Amino acid sequence: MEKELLYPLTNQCRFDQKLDGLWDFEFDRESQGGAQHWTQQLPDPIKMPVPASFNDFFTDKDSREFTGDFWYAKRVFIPGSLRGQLIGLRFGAATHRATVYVNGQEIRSHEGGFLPFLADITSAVKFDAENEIVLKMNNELHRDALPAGDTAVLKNGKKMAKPFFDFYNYSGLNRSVHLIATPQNHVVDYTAVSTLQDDAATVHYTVTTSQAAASVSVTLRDEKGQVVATGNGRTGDLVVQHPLLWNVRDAHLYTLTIQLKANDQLIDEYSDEIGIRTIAIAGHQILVNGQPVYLKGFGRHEDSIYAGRAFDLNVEMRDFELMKWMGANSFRTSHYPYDEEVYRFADREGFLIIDEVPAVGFKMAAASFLGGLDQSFFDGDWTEELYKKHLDQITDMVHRDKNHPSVLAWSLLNEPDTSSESAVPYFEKLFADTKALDPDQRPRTFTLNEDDTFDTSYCKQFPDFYLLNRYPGWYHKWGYEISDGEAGLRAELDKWAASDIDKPIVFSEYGADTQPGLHKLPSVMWSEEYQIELLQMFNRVFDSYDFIRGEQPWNLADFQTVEGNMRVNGNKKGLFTRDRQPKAAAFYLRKRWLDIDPNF
Ligand SMILES: CCCN1C[C@@H](O)[C@H](O)[C@@H](C(=O)O)C1
Repeated sequence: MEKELLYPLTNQCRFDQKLDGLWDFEFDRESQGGAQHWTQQLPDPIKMPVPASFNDFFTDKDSREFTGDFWYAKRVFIPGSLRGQLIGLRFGAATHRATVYVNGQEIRSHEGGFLPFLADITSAVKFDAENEIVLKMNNELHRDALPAGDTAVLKNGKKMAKPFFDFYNYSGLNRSVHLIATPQNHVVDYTAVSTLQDDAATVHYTVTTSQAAASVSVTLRDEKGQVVATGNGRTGDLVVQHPLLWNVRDAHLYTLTIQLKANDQLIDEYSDEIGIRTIAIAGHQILVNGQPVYLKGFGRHEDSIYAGRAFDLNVEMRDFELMKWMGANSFRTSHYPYDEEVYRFADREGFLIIDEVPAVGFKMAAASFLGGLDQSFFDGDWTEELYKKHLDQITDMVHRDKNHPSVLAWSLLNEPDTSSESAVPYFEKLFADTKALDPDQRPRTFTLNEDDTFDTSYCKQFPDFYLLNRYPGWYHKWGYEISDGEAGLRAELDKWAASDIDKPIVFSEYGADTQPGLHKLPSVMWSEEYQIELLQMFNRVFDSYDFIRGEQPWNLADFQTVEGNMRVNGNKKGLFTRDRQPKAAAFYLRKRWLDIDPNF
């Protein structure tokens, strides 16, 4: 059960109850919780909302910045009607690591704060009674973990997060917790991969069940509930005549229903929405259903006022409204996999997602930007342990998200240091070990940072298409010097153009910090006018090279970062403010995007 990541649902065979709301919460400032048996009950808890990051609720800095162990607890009644089923607790995200206890019994631990995990609690449950659910969590950053960073110990003995990345180390139960129950013999996983024929489509499916017994049948229904194909067996092909394809910003979904039966008795049933579409890279084109697509969208963050990194349906609703208003058709889940609801939004709205693991900060320059070492990250003695966690989180990301039609590609790293040959063995193994994970064989990529150019990167051979993060006009050649920034950018792209590389390039980051309401004529940096000028410069460049097949400025909205002399209460490169109101650049870019044919 513990490697199962299917989206929870309730039906005649399955049970799902969200455990969101107020939990007991307590910092373990002396790391004594284990010795003092907090696993049974927290000594002096406060109430803490779930899902939420704990940080921004507090009014004292020691609590907001707390780094170390902290505990959650909740008493949950489990009805006797579930007796005989497998009982699980599914945590959408526990950032960054957690150990789960039920009625004082240790169940399991999990490392990785941006993907779900399931704890099989069947053996510890008391039915028709209250059960004590306790989590011991920790939010420290380490170089051999994702996202990468350090944990400093100040002279006063307090720990402090030192991220090698530019987003705040929001921590806690950031996504929903579910109490679930499934039959002993149940659907563990499924895959659905489409191919297209003239006026038909074939959905090749596989079904994995927890036990070999029982027969499997599969039914595919269209949006009107009409059965369009059926199949029998744990694998097979569903042929759909005149399919309504899933297209960018013109999404059509089908409902796949899997039934498990023994002696004609229904044992388990699982349903999910799938889209019939194909993804391919052909030369410098990104193809969806064989048609070229130009990506217009954003780098984003799961970030909002009050709840920090927690998934908030209200914020997500507003973000999709803003992206549709802008004429966008895509986004990258920078710099970590987002809540499953986000992918379901994108499936319904026809948005393409570049799905990214939190392999961010694999670059000592980023650390030195924040006070680290000056060496190649991949020369570090931490890379062996790091690799295990890295591959584990890519595996879970693909396992969780593989059936979403919206997922276009997998971004395996954000801005790793590839300007040293020592990166090559790590990349060779990573791209080889991840090749077979996705039954749909989507493209794999990573973002190339300013220091990893056409001339300097040792790892250009690995990605199926390129994501470039480039900041002329902001981190260098800024202000009145931006013309030199444009010249430098064009010089690099001329090298890509003159090379024998024929793969798409998507600009996955570019932008300027902008203080909303700051106006200056002529412009200065931080003014709304300058943000537009910078975007105009990049757009002139994008329109000069036909192998540039996407533009995703940084960022959709302002977001929280660590304190620093380059951050004004967070990162201000948003086209929208943190409370999701437009800066002038949003109106400029909206006009550009609404005038562009999305298939040009
Ligand atoms: C040059 C570093 C790339 N990029 C990473 C992203 O996480 C940061 O927020 C962004 C920035 O500094 O605005 C830069």
